[in-house]
Amino acid sequence: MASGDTWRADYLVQEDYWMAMAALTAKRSRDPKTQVGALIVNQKNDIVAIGYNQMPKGCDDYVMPWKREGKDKWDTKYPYVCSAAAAAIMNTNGAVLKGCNIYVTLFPDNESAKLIIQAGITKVVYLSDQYRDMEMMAASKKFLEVAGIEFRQFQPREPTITIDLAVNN
Ligand SMILES: O=c1[nH]c(=O)n([C@H]2C[C@H](O)[C@@H](COP(=O)(O)O)O2)cc1CO
Repeated sequence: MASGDTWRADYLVQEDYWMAMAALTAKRSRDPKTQVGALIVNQKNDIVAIGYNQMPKGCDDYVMPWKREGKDKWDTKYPYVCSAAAAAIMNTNGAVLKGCNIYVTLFPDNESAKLIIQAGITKVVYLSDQYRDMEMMAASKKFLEVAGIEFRQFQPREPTITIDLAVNN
């Protein structure tokens, strides 16, 4: 076979593509510290939802606090921000999430894990686990285990492809 007739080997494999899409989506976030992206695929490998950490729709991001610390917790971003997983789960255009997989650039916290479980998502693939030492992450892992949800850290295909998955964390 002439070399031009064969398919190229260095194409972006499916899982690398999904995580790269999640990482790209993270770049939409206005969070000054940590941008997170999430992408949900169904059992047919169709992308059904994407999301990034953002203030709830219709709330003016510019007037909401994006601070990590303030005079009290209500003066920070934490009570208001929607996690990337939450944004994706609420952004399905009616797709059914039961049996879907979610690709997230940061391991989901306990609040995100609740939604993942309730949505019927069955697998979580995450890129970074940078907050692994926080109690809420232990709670989240426990939750996912009890609910029988598979979770694992993303491994890009080696060695042919390197994708710039750097997120601004
Ligand atoms: O699972 C998550 N998903 C998610 O979208 N986030 C968002 C909420 C905040 O906007 C940001 C975390 O901010 P910080 O790194 O400054 O604590 O990431 C945070 C977590 C916690 O892991």
